[in-house]
Amino acid sequence: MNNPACALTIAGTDPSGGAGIQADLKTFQELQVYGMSVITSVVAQNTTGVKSVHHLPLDMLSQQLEAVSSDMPVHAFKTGMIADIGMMEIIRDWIKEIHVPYVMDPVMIATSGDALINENARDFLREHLVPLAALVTPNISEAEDMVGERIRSHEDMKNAARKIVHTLGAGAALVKGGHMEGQAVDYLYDGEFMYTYTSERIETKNIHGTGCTYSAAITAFLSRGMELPEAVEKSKTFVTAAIRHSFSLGQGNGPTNHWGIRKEESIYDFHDHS
Ligand SMILES: Nc1ncnc2c1ncn2[C@@H]1O[C@H](COP(=O)(O)OP(=O)(O)O)[C@@H](O)[C@H]1O
Ligand SMILES: Cc1ncc(COP(=O)(O)O)c(N)n1
Repeated sequence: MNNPACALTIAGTDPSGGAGIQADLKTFQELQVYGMSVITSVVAQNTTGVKSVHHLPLDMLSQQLEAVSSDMPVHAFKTGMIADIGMMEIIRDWIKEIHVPYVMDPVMIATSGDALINENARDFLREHLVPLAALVTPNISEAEDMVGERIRSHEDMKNAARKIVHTLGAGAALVKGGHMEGQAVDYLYDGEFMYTYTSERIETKNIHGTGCTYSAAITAFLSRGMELPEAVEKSKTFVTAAIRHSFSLGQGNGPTNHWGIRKEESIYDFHDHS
């Protein structure tokens, strides 16, 4: 068998298995790329919310990054929860040495409403990490935070995507409409074209980990060499199925189903791209 595409996630943990590193690795596995992970923070959380957070010492973060990249190929990587400026500086310096697609999920607040990033780290993220990203994937409130404007309409979403690219310097922006009314519409802007991805809205409270799963799927497809618009299209199909077949596990917002897509075979033509 040929060596697989290799994808890395740099993120926080979720011991209940729905979000964070755990969601990312499940997604990589489901999409048949070799998954690797560097942990930023250990988070005691479940479907009802975050109980406590332990940030790993900075030299432990550096050593994990070094252990992976001194030994393994990385064909694409994503970042999720990066809680503070110290961690961001280390990750920024590491990114500057590695020239493969970088997908940033600018994780700020969990579905439960708990903050996952220090207030003062948001500016650093915007100024120093966004310009290094091939793609940034904010939800509505994260996009509002990034561009400093309220988002009330689809036109506002598209304008925010343009601003994240032209003003903040990202390669592309995917503004996600999961928290808007009506159909679940996401806009991808790559500096030239505006792409629209639409799915029906699924009536469920089980949306723990949707953003993590979506950005991990995009990273997986990019690691296989797929172009960005197609990687997002396939990932949208993947995350929609994961929400449609999500589990009512736990007492809060249940997790998405990482193999839900197997019930809706269409996505598996991705095998042709490897
Ligand atoms: N109830 C839903 N039905 C269908 N798609 C949804 C639903 N909620 C979110 N999505 C989709 O899931 C993905 C994650 O979006 P969103 O929920 O906005 O991000 P986050 O998880 O970061 O808050 C997007 O493609 C969004 O359109
Ligand atoms: C460690 C970690 N990272 C990210 C999220 C966001 O999850 P969601 O995708 O539900 O917004 C989370 N709850 N925990």
